[in-house]
Amino acid sequence: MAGSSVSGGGGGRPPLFATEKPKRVLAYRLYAGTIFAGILLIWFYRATHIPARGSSSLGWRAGLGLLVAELWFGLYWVLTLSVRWNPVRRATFKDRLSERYDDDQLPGVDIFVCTADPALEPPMLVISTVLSVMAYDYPPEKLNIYLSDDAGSAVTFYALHEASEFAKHWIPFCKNYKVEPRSPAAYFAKGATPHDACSPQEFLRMKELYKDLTDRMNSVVHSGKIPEVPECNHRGFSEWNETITSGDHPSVVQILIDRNKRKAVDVDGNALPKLVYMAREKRPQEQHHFKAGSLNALIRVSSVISNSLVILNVDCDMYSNNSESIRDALCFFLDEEQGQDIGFVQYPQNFDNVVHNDSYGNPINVVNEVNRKII
Ligand SMILES: O=c1ccn([C@@H]2O[C@H](COP(=O)(O)OP(=O)(O)O[C@H]3O[C@H](CO)[C@@H](O)[C@H](O)[C@H]3O)[C@@H](O)[C@H]2O)c(=O)[nH]1
Ligand SMILES: [Mn+2]
Repeated sequence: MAGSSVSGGGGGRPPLFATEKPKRVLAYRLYAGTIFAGILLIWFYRATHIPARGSSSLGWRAGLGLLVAELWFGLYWVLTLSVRWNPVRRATFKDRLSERYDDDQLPGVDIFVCTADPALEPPMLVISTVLSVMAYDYPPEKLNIYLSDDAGSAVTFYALHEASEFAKHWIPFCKNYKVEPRSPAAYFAKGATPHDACSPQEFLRMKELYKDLTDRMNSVVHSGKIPEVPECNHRGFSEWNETITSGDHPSVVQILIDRNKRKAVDVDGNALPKLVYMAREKRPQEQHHFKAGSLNALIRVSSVISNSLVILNVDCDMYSNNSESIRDALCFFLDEEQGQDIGFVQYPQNFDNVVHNDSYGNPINVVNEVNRKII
């Protein structure tokens, strides 16, 4: 373990996580200090080079705009300097968690995925995120996945229904071959090759199933019509009629995978996580409070259906890129000494839906590789 560590634990047991000082604090301080010095120099330059009164009004306005931007950036840097100055790292001990808790002793986890607009957030992307969280390395009997669809879209419901079937193949594939990331869209987009012990035939079979699903979804998204095939006889589809719009619809709650039903197993015969579709009621005259409103409704609905101790929330465009995230979070929540003081664990976001050549620097590599590593 690097540097000095302030740890959790308790009752003579080793802690489930440690808070460590990273080794290269001086390098980080130098990095933070040079940027701060640069900011001071810019402010000094601005203070000593105020455009003369007589200069063009465009020059004045541009100068003022730059000054405001630089002041804001500088202020932001100063506010966040505190964490850069005294950086810490958190390390979890998932092996100790597994030693201390059998699968049936682990707490239930309710996972909330939010979506709001099938045009901006394509259903294929939404279900890839749902599949990534269904495939967490966690006992499926303890997992309950809720998709909140603020648009109340039949196409999104159809997509989730398709995902509930695809999951029967995808989850065992991920678990048997330790696939990462577990979002099929991200996995196949990265030009994945067969994993250890996964025969090329098995890999190609999965890829083919995924392609079939994508083709089916594309044609439904394109036509906007749900196919009239026996698979779509789920009673949930009867909730929709011509009067329903994204901004004006009644509430819909449908349990698509229910552990109490015998068919809720994957192709290997293992249990599947519970899967729930939810669209809260929306009316044009009533404020819906965006994502916060949907989380509120999710808490109410999940408290009746599964009421788990732990809640995990992801946006529909933020798939899970680490199948052990739940176990990581539990190391904080279940630590005997410090767990009681921890109510919230946040993971950093990584972006990979970037434009060609990443002109906008969206993957925020510096933040992830330098700043966040040490927070
Ligand atoms: O009426 C709404 C509007 C949005 N959302 C969902 O809220 C999430 C975030 O919305 P988005 O438009 O994608 O915002 P971003 O700027 O991409 O998200 C960042 O900023 C949001 C708040 O500003 C945070 O809630 C997000 O977690 C964070 O990733 C998405 O899953 C949406 O589907 C709803 O559920 N209902
Ligand atoms: Mn988003």
